[in-house]
Amino acid sequence: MQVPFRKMHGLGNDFVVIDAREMPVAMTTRRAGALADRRTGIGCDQLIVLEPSDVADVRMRIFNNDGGEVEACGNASRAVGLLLGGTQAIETLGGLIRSEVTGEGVAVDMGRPRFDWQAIPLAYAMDTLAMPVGWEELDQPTAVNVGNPHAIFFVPDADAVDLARLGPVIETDPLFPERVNVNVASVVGPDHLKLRVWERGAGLTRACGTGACATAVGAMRRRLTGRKVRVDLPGGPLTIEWTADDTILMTGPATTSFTGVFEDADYPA
Ligand SMILES: N[C@H](CCC[C@H](N)C(=O)O)C(=O)O
Repeated sequence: MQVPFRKMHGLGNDFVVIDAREMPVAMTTRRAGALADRRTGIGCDQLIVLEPSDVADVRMRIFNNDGGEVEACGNASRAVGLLLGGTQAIETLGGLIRSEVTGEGVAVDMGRPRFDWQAIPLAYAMDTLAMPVGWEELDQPTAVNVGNPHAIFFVPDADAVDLARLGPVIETDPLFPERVNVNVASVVGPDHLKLRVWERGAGLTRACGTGACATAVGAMRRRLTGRKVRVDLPGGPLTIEWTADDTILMTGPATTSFTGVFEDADYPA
């Protein structure tokens, strides 16, 4: 069976989007990993499958490059919001989010952040505002769950961190039973952050929407910034606001690169 897909990205964090609302497409770790492979598949950081939802306009399933299904993907939420247009309620494993196409791109209400150690999750009880742990020069992270788990390290110069080496070590540390997305951020000003991300299941990406949300909230909790910030990622900027009713509003671009089809028989489920 031929399966249509749309190749999209949010600031260079790229996706293969399959709209399976009319035509079910079985998705497994094996098939997702094969489709995401940048040499033998279509290639992407995350594979997105849209399905009917009983509780929202659409259900968005998110599979990392390694094939693992996860709870949230901020950049892909904007891509799906652009694809479907207008305002959408989107069901994810991490909860219900809402997108709206605006003049500035796509705004997504990513829901409420969680800070308790069991919500991150961590393997044992710990203060998540400044965790008493470290990996070489990266220490005292803050941890935030924005549907998915994030550890955030504030450093003098995010570009100076060897994230390709330290990222996978921290991602897979037993302190994080679900693994973790690793964020290194620098404070440029009271409304401006610089961020690089080693993503769980995907590695270094050009942008991470949930990472920008988690890092912004972490900075606000530590009183490093105000409640609305610009976050500069390698692929470009996002605007993040932690609103008065405790939800996180992310605004930024989403782009279609091309459309295509693949033969499902070429990618066994
Ligand atoms: N790697 C993330 C999922 C994708 C997040 C990122 N692409 C975003 O835009 O939020 C995780 O395993 O939780």
